[in-house]
Amino acid sequence: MERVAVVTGASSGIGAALCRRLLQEDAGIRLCLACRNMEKAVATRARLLVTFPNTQIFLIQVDVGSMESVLRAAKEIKQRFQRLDYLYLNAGIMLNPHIDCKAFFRGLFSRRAVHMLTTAEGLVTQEDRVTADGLQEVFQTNLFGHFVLIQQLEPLLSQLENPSHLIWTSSSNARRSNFSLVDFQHSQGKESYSSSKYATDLTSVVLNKHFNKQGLYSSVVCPGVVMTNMTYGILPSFVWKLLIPIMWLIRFFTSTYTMTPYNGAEALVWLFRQKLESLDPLVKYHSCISPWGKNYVEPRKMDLDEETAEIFYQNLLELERQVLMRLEGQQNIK
Ligand SMILES: NC(=O)C1=CN([C@@H]2O[C@H](COP(=O)(O)OP(=O)(O)OC[C@H]3O[C@@H](n4cnc5c(N)ncnc54)[C@H](OP(=O)(O)O)[C@@H]3O)[C@@H](O)[C@H]2O)C=CC1
Ligand SMILES: CC(C)=CCC[C@@H](C)[C@H]1CC[C@H]2C3=C(CC[C@]12C)[C@@]1(C)CCC(=O)[C@@H](C)[C@@H]1CC3
Repeated sequence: MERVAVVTGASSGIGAALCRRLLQEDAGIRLCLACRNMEKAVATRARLLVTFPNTQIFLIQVDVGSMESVLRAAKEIKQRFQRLDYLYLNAGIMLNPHIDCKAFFRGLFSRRAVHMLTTAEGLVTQEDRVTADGLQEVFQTNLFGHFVLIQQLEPLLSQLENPSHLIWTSSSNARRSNFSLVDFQHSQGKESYSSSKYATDLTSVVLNKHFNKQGLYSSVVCPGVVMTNMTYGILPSFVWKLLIPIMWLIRFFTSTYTMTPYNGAEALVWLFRQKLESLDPLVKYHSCISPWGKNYVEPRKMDLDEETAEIFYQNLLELERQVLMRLEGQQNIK
């Protein structure tokens, strides 16, 4: 029976490149693009079908920033597929990012210049807002919507005879100092993106602890710095184009300026090829590139502890319970 892979945020950037690369790896795979915008999803599928005319590409509409949409999509996936081998949790946002220019120039002439250019630590602040579900949008989109999707898909995912792999697109911008158990939605701070990605890393670790014995494995990836709609929201595309020669130079000092979505997807594709038992739940797999353009993957230990991960997991379960109850209440009134 053919393997099934679902990719969220598949309509652009790293997600779209990943889909193309998955079909190159295994043209027999049943690929499902889980996208918010169906017009973009149809266009992405059409582009893929030009290169892979005989493949099965399914579309599912999902807005991971909406509980109702996640529940509907999970139901549809369960109806359509009998197995789910790979679930790529890739959709993500950064809302109205601002670069701290002072910190940038100060950092550029310090010993931490390379670290700053690869992690953006202390460099980018963002805004956030509250969704119709009453949650912080960045937290809900980047983590919680995906968490609920996994919970809802558990019967498909936890099959001992047919193990599944969750693969999260995290970031090197994930920082312990930007995350707090007390305010895990990051409603008070200005680095909600970093907080949501740290929360992603914690979630992956704890899911491994609870579900490996049921045949469910989870890994996190950092695609590096990639030119996509997300980075075009930080600096306009013409500025990025002007920066290309500088970024080529930066590649001599750090391996994480992957720049293209194809290169950024390297670790996501590499995980597709790995034996589940060989993976380390405490590392993040980084897409890397040599100065000469050769792609490779580097595992790096994450800065987290399993106790915090467990407490956070209990908080997520409680939040899920509350949000589902509220939703049920609203539907009864209607
Ligand atoms: N670019 C980079 O340098 C890095 C990116 N990442 C991560 O990579 C992932 C992909 O981002 P990237 O390709 O760069 O950026 P893009 O903006 O190109 O892709 C993001 C994708 O997520 C989708 N998405 C956003 N919000 C939702 C939602 N509420 N429901 C469903 N889908 C949604 C978008 O859909 P739509 O088209 O409808 O907006 C889009 O397809 C993100 O998780 C990001 O955090 C991590 C490290 C570095
Ligand atoms: C490249 C040069 C010389 C200038 C660009 C400065 C910044 C715009 C740039 C430096 C580090 C970058 C970075 C990201 C965005 C753009 C920068 C801040 C990310 C935050 C993008 C999203 C991620 O998930 C991170 C892994 C990136 C970390 C580095």
